[in-house]
Amino acid sequence: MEDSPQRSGHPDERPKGVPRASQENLFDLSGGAPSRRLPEPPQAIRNHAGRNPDGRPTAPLRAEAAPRPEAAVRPEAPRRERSGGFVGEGQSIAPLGDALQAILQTAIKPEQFQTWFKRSKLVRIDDEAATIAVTNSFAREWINRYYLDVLETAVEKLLGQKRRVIIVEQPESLVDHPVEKAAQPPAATPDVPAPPLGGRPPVVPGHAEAKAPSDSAADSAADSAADSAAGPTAGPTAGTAPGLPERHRHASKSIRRGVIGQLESSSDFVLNQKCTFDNFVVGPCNRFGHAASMGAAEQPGKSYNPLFLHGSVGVGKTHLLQAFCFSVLERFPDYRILYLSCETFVNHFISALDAGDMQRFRDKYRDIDVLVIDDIQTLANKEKSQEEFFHTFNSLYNAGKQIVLSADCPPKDIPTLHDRLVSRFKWGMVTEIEPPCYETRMAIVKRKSRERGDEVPDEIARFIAENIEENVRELEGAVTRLIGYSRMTGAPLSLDLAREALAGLIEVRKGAPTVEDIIHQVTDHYQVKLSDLQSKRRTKAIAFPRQVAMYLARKVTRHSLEEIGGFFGGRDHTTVLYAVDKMEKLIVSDAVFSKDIQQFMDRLGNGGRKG
Ligand SMILES: Nc1ncnc2c1ncn2[C@@H]1O[C@H](COP(=O)(O)OP(=O)(O)OP(=O)(O)O)[C@@H](O)[C@H]1O
Repeated sequence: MEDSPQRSGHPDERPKGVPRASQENLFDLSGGAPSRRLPEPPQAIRNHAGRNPDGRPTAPLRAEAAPRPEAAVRPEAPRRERSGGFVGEGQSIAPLGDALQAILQTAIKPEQFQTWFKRSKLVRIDDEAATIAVTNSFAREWINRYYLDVLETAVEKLLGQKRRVIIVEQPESLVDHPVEKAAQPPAATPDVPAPPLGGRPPVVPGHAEAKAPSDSAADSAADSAADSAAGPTAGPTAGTAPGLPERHRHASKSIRRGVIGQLESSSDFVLNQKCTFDNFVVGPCNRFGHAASMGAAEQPGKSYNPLFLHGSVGVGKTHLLQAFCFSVLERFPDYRILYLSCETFVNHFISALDAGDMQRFRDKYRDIDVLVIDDIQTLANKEKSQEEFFHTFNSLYNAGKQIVLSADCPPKDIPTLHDRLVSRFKWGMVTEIEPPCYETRMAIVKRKSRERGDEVPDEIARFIAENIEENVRELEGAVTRLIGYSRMTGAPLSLDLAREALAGLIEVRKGAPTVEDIIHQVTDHYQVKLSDLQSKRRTKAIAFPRQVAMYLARKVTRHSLEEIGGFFGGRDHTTVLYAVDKMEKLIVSDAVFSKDIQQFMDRLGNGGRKG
């Protein structure tokens, strides 16, 4: 059989549903709860998150490795407090976290502490190092660069001995203790760069019980056994509120939002409360996907069934899947939603085959109201899994249950996908989420910066939107980085600051002229203002430079006709086409104009702003 469980390396690269490091190993610097005790991992097993403690990606984990979150600990190490079950029962690292936090507060400015350390956590101390988890890669890089000394000094003060300090990245959801904080309202304005750069929405780390099934077929079998022994309301686990049934622990984020329902406990995602329909910026690129997802949530199993969303990386598919789940749970709190990555489905299937327990597998997948599967293209080349999914699909569909799928391509392009599945996927609604157009990107940048408490001015939004074109995750990352940079340096948000802060991110486009560069050249040459070019005025003195700018934008940037029209007062694509056509004719007939254009091109080719 060619199907095999898949493994991941770097957490940002891992397929959806493959859990990051277990939350149970994280302790709040401000005093989190201790984790439960875990078995000592084998020496060779690396961090569950797919990273070594220094942040380097690990080698892929093997299914039989039964991975546990922490790196190996020397048996002879003294019983100093550590996280992840390496401390004695009942011991907690939290007081050390408190103390370290207090020391740091005296060592740096309050705003620095607020920005970089308030949401970090001391997760481990051993003989060699103190490990601190931060919520995103930018914070990790920044702290490594500028605060390592401060931290080492603080740790030395704390322990009376020197220790190396290791900064690891754990997404915000993992750094939280969701149930402990369930009663707290979400912060109005996140004060730190919030989501991980290039990160995915929080994924449950196997959640309450470190739900390894999503991570490994081997653990899946163990989980199944645990499930059957404990039932759906298994007892509490450390790191979660005592007595809270697993289903509820799993749904803690939903509870926080006041949603009554929850995902099935065997789902491998936690709904990220930021991924709602309200928070989704709608534009021409995603309008259908958004509307269809809302429609499916209003009448599950009726309007758009199955709903198949496809699109490239980071365009918002998962966001819509999660928004769909939220919306269904709000309307139908009793609905049972199973939300998984396709990889988890495959892993569960393999493990059920191994265990000879297909009946249990089928019950699990068919006794639900809604099935949501991310990255269904993972079924490619997996004949047996496809067959099983075909039966699962039929069973749910015939029972009028809603099925929502996402993929990186349309059904017909999924390699080796059986025709019968392709045709079924097309029964309902297949819709593409396209990369965001310029206006949508602008709106996303504005929205994301507002969400982070610092709405960026238009010129910066324009700069970001012009330079990051395909991927909303990268747009988000840019906003996070810029705001973090501005808070850190205390410099106000400006275009120059944006160029500086985002230099690494948009390096590839360095030198490529932007519409901004073109506008600069054209307004300078023809002595007109940007507001003129964007105005409705049609006098020759304004219309001609506008047409030149449109022509240049068409020739030297990758913007679509619609986007170019948008830059110049919201004109439609036919106006741009007309301008391009007219300029091309003029270049042929008018040698002086042709020379002008050549000069523009040269200057733009030299970086646009020069000359
Ligand atoms: N239209 C949008 N409005 C607001 N946020 C968006 C939008 N599209 C995407 N995002 C945000 O961008 C990030 C990436 O989106 P998401 O994870 O949904 O992409 P994806 O298409 O599932 O990507 P991948 O295929 O890599 O998993 C998320 O934080 C999401 O909230």
